[in-house]
Amino acid sequence: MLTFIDYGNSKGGAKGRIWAIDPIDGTKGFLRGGQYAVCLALMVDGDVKVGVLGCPNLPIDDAAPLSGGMESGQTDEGKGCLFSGVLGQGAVSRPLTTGALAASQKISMKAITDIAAATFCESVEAGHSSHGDQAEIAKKLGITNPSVRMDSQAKYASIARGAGDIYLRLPVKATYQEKIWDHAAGDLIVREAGGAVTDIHGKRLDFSIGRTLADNKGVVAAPTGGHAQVLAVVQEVLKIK
Ligand SMILES: Nc1ncnc2c1ncn2[C@@H]1O[C@H](COP(=O)(O)O)[C@@H](O)[C@H]1OP(=O)(O)O
Ligand SMILES: [Mg+2]
Repeated sequence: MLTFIDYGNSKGGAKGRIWAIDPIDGTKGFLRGGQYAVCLALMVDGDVKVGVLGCPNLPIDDAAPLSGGMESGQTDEGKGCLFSGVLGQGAVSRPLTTGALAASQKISMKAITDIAAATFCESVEAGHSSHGDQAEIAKKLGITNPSVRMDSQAKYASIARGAGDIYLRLPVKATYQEKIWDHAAGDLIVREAGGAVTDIHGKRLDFSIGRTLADNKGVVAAPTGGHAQVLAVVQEVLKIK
């Protein structure tokens, strides 16, 4: 398996079929027994067509509320969920049950009726996403729910199934370029579940450039109806407009 992974030396780009894989996204979450994800995406000519996220420590139940300690939620049925999205065909979740593979069910983001009632997901690591900016954005939007911190693309999966509402990744270092394997599957699954995903400048994530999202900074993922409002406050707080 490790040898096979080492064959992964594609430079990415805008031509051909490219598989982006992150065998363990959220290594720190994996080590602390928290959230992590096994991520796979198929890109064709720079566009993500299929995305899969295996999240072994998320609750089986799509309706389970986001909370700290979710990872210890072993039930008789099992624990964890497999998420997938196919471009133009929607997104589904499939419980990782202890028995036979369960059927998949369609997932969708919660429509935002009152942004003040929304819940943010953010990184555990302050070095990956600015907690201070995030708190200021929440305040300006009137959000009082504490943000839920978790590692990995489990954040994309959680908002896609309506367990949380908004995922912000706010740049800490000006020089850091996000990696395609850290976002390709989550970006597609959220969009197929009724969300909008852009960077902090309002640009769609561009997976066609190479191994990194060299033309993007940060991530703003929210239900389509609330994205513009969230983005406006992100830009106000980050002073980029
Ligand atoms: N400075 C940084 N800003 C944003 N993301 C980062 C930074 N350094 C590492 N990462 C990546 O963040 C991802 C995990 O993010 P999260 O906080 O959402 O769990 C990892 O894939 C990690 O990449 P790497 O594995 O190469 O260190
Ligand atoms: Mg990763």
